Amino acid sequence: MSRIAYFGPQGTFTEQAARTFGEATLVPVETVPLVLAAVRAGEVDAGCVPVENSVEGAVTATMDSLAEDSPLVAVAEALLPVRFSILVREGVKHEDIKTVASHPHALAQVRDWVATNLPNAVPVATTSTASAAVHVHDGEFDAAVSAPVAVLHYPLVELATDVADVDNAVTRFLLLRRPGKPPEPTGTDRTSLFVVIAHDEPGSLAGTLSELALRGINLSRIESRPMRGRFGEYRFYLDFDGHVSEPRIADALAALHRNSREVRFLGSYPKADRTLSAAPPRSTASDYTAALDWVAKVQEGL
Ligand SMILES: O=C(O)C(=O)C[C@]1(C(=O)O)C=C[C@@H](O)C=C1
Repeated sequence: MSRIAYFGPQGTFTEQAARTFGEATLVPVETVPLVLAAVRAGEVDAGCVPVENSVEGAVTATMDSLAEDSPLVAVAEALLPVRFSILVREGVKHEDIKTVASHPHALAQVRDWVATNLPNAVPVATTSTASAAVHVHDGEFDAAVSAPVAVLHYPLVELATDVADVDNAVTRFLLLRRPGKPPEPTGTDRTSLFVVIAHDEPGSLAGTLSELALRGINLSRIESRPMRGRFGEYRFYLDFDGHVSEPRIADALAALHRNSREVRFLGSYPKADRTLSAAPPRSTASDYTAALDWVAKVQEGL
């Protein structure tokens, strides 16, 4: 059976996401960079990590490891609705709570709830929502902001359930592997990459994005990350509809490669919500093939 490392310990949202990828032996790993290191080292077949949340945005540990360390590619994604349970030791009441622990993304999603309901509590960052539950069980902190399933793994009780400042919050997770042939196209796929623009000059980002627009490719996410060692320089993370096996996507990737300082392909994989953005007229696979056939004939003088 394949082995999937996930951002653990047991009882994280990421574990729930990993379970959606089918039968596998799940291996909890304490941080996102360590999950990805286990995949790179070949200790597991794949790794499941969060990549973005609809309230708090990018999971920067994931983005930066994907950009800077040896390449990995996404082969699947999962979307999970996010609502939290507040877990405490038996007998602990609202007024006893002086510290409330969780992953920074989770704390950010319940900031108003904590201010209203636990006004004397100081937020404390932990590596994950489930590790917060471990620390509460150990007596180190008073309350954990956890995934609802965490109460099944740790001997704690629910002070509150269904907690979220923003309704309909969603986190997106990626299943990452060492580079290999992408999964077969499904018709509703997403392609992800990082691009470093060649020159800092007017219109250079617009020029990069127009390579997608010109080919009728729907951009679904753009995020900039600093280049860390070089102040004022950025790499752009792009998500767009389509699969690298489609001629218009391959054509766009070739154009980006030609025009950019660096492109890192991060995978073509089925979209979790299966939504389809229709290719505009004259940009289907057969339109591209017919056009290339015509050019080949012109080159041959036929
Ligand atoms: O700590 C967890 O349970 C995670 O899976 C991480 C994570 C995240 O990184 O955003 C996942 C979903 C929630 O938005 C809060 C935390």
